[in-house]
Amino acid sequence: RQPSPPVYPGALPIIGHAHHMLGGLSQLWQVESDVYRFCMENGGVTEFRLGPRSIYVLADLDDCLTVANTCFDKPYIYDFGKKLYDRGLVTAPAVIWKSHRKILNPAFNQQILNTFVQEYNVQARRLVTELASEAGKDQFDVVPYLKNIVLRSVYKTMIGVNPKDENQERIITDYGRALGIFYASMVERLQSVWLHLPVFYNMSDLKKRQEAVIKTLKNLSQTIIRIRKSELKQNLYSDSTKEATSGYKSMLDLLLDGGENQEFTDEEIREHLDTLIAASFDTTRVTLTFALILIGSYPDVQTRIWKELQEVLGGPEKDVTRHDLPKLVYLEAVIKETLRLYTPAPKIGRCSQSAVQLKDYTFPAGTTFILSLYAMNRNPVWGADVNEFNPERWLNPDTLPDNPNAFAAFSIGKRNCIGKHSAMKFIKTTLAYILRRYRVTGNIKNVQCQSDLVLKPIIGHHIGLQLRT
Ligand code: HEM
Repeated sequence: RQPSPPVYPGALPIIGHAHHMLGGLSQLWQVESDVYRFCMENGGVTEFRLGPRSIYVLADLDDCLTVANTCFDKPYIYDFGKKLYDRGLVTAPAVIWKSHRKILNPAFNQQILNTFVQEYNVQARRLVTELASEAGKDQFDVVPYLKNIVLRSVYKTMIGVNPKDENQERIITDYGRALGIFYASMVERLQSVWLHLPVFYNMSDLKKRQEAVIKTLKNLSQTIIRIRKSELKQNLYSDSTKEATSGYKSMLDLLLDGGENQEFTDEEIREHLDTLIAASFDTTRVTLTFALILIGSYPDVQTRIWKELQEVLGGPEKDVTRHDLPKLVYLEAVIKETLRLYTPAPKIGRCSQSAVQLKDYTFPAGTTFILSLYAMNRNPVWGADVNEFNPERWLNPDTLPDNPNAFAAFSIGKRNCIGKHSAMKFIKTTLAYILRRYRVTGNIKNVQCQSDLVLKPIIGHHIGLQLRT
């Protein structure tokens, strides 16, 4: 008999732990974080049961890396997004993912990402202007402001803009609204364990609602791809487009660039672009939210960032260039420490195609694993201050764990986040604008978390802004 990992307490006959999935999203996070704690305290592997299915939660750093680099398929839960994202990188089966990732990797090289920095400046400038109405007043919810800037930046750099279309802003807003509805419907299915089974899902009202919103999202992207393609055919990729995009080519244009020899079908391009927007939108936004609350809670950290911004950039109006970004070393440390403690995507799923040998257990083909990135980021290898916000640790290699996979916010192994460098550039640029213009206040001790597809503060956790003179 093979030894089996400990089962998380509270499993009931037939339904297993499914009853833990019910309730509000903050309750869901409490259970999720408790499973991670139990897992860390009990050898790093734990069984969690959803009805008849067993899911193995992993927190051990070596076991996580083994699974990350041997199991490239995603478990059934990712299929909930398949009707929209299908062969997009997040949901694609391993065999498709391998070839598509190879084609897409070059589109995320530093040279191309650097061309997006000007657009990040444009959006960040707009954000600090919008925030002016909140300065000097009571604390307020910054999330709606961040939602807009993240959506606009991601949409423009991924899909681009059509300078002839006066409805651009409306299209972006419509897309954001539909995406919000789609996210909520995915969470609804995740929590309603009986709807995991296609037989119940196919009869449900949720299916009808999801199909309607998927149609809206697909239509928006398909229309733009069609227009763009015909423009490119007629050589209409004009100076006015370049002007409107500050000279960069959107990811859509890069993917269409091959003309007749284009490597993906139009539908594959749509799936990739919709995936890129979904993968970046919420993760980037919550990172900015947590970073601002944390910076507002630690005045010494804020002073040090401000000094660095003065030294590297100077006054609040100066553009942040691609040459400035690597010099913002302390700001980068603050962002990484934010990602470590408040890991936006606290878990990822994998499924084994053949037997997997971990340190203490062997699992057969077809096993579902959940890798707790949250637990990895809080592993004891980070030191006695593992649960404290200490950006300084990133400034000295001696104060970082020897294991390079201990920092798992962007996932680990070959199927990690393709957008991590663009995310860092965007977040750095945006914070550089906000923190040069305003002094931020916040209180991380008041923040309670909730978990849907990402970890986020429960609505109502606010920051305050004072204009710097
Ligand atoms: C702070 C921001 C971000 C965080 C914390 C983050 C985190 C992650 C994580 C944990 C994964 C693994 C997901 C899984 O396997 O289920 C992932 C994958 C991915 N991310 Fe990000 N991400 C961020 C920003 C972005 C951005 C800006 C983009 C696009 C421009 C992006 C695109 C993707 C894609 C396409 C994948 C799938 C990669 C693959 O399977 O090959 N992400 N990200």
